[in-house]
Amino acid sequence: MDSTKGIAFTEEEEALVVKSWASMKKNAGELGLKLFLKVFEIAPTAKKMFSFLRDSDVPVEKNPKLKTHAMTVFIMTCESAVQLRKAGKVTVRESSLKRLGSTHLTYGVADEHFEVVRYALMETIREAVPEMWSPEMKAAWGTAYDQLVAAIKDQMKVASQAS
Ligand code: HEM
Repeated sequence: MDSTKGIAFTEEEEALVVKSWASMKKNAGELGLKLFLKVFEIAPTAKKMFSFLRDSDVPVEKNPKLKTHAMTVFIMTCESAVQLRKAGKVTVRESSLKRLGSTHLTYGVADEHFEVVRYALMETIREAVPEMWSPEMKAAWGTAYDQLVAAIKDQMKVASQAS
């Protein structure tokens, strides 16, 4: 299954993602946290999915594991943009993609969650680089995220059929 084949992602689109990421990178931890605080504001029940939030007395905004997940979302979306331009598809290592599929299936991540994170990601970037933000930049990050999520969802389907 591969719903991410043959996407035309231009050099300009890639450049928009890479340029804004270069400017956000130094604050990646803080921005990642902001991203997930937005997610939990919109969808408070999403907190329950994260085992390390459930089993911890540390306040959400101080949880290092949440920071790590949030940064991963950012970094992988940026990498997805680079790959889309080079290969026309998302090429996360097969084994990582498989694991991503089964983890997100196991923890009950649904379409709505991916939507909320998409919205919060756009808001976070818009607030982080207001001087660069444009409809084109939003579309470029949006495509990179959507294609990555499509690849994860394909693997979630594979994992659900295997169990
Ligand atoms: C582009 C989108 C996303 C990426 C790249 C991503 C990436 C990851 C990675 C790398 C892990 C670590 C485990 C593994 O490697 O399988 C993970 C775990 C997890 N992700 Fe995501 N994720 C994404 C979206 C989401 C969304 C939308 C949610 C729900 C709001 C979510 C919830 C979780 C949960 C609950 C875990 C397990 C955490 C635990 O150990 O308790 N993820 N994700």
